[in-house]
Amino acid sequence: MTDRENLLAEILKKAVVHGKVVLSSGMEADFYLDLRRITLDGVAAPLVGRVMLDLTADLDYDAVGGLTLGADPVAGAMLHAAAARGRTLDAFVVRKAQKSHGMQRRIEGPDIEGRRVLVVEDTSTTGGSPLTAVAAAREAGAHVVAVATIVERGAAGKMAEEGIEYLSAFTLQDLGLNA
Ligand SMILES: O=P(O)(O)OC[C@H]1O[C@H](OP(=O)(O)OP(=O)(O)O)[C@H](O)[C@@H]1O
Ligand SMILES: O=C(O)c1cc(=O)[nH]c(=O)[nH]1
Repeated sequence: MTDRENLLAEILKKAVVHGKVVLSSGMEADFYLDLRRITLDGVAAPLVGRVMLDLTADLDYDAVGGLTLGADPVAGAMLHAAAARGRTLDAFVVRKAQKSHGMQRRIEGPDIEGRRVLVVEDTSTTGGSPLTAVAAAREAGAHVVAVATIVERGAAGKMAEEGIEYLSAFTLQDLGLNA
């Protein structure tokens, strides 16, 4: 089986939770994708790194990150998968609010000013989270080449509207779930 096939099997086995839930946007849904159970899983996380690198192989970027918390382990997995392939890829974390002490930074990690960066997510419903990260990265002087998410569950239209290239490893159809 390929990494992508193995990752899909892991998501189906470990992350799909049926039942009424309130989402980040306040919308209600009949299922939840708890992708932290994937991105922080010892078997699945290495697959996330490789699958997301493969997904974005045609893009030119040298740093990856997104809005904490969902994006953080995705970026970390990609950094390590890249290192295993002999490629240097930095990661960054966009805070939900600027830190008020210490270095008082909104974006943590190596400086992204003037660099080509990829914004990532674990799953995207409205796209509000990655768009917040895109805005913060641009404000920090980075060039955002695209947004990439593990599972797309509704944000594609918004990304197209914003003129942002948007890639996903899986759609709800791949998971056998209806939108
Ligand atoms: O496309 P959106 O409408 O933005 O929804 C998806 C977001 O929701 C979840 O995070 P959540 O907001 O629950 O925050 P957390 O990462 O801090 O747990 C998920 O990790 C995405 O970041
Ligand atoms: O939209 C969300 O908040 C959301 C949906 C989902 O399936 N998983 C998740 O972590 N967040």
